[in-house]
Amino acid sequence: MRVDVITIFPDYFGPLELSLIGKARGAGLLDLTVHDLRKWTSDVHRTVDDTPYGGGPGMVMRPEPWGQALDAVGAGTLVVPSPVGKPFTQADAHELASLDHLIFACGRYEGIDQRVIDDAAARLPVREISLGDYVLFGGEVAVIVIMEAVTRLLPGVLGNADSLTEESHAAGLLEAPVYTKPASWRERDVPDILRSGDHGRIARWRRAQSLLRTAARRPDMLAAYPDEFLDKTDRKT
Ligand SMILES: COc1cccc(COC(=O)c2cn[nH]c2)c1
Repeated sequence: MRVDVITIFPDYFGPLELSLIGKARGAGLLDLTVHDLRKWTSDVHRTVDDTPYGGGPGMVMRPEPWGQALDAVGAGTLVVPSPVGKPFTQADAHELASLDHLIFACGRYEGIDQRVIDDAAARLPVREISLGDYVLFGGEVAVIVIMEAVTRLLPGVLGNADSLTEESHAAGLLEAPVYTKPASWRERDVPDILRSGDHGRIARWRRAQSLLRTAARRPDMLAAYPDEFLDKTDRKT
């Protein structure tokens, strides 16, 4: 997978070397290039923003540098983290992981001139993605989050592929609690069932824990849970 990131803070992406993403790059699974948006400015001050038409607080990112930057990185799916985007889900992560070329645009200030998005959408798939109902200073940290969610899904990146199927949001339920040694810690014991070796019962216990946890913390997920996995009596409306 080829990934281009366009930002006015390229140094934000140094840490990507350290994490799994560094390994993915080393394994040739990911070809990441970070571009400084100011490379496409032409004034002595390398200006990337200006005051908003229609008034209002803050500044807006100018279209010219973005237009040239997006022309330069070629054809790919443009991903713009934004407070006005579509909520990001694990399904979206899987979709992005299946693509050949991702282009991440890191917005700052009050946003990017809308014409940049509209112009790009005339020749590229564009996805405005929200990570949640809050506002960040800019898209850089959101890109790091999306990159991690996507990269770990690339074949060969995660050692244990099974963890992809077991994890939360994969099966539509939250994951059951996990335990490791020691069996007793600060007077708290690991549930006996997990040490029974009875893998059928363990699987049922984990399923029950997942359903209880999801019902308690994420009833929205349970409401979306396919009927086929619950018999009619289970669904208390
Ligand atoms: C595109 O223009 C802007 C402007 C300002 C900040 C950002 C970064 O995204 C977020 O703040 C965000 C993403 N999900 N939830 C919040 C983008």
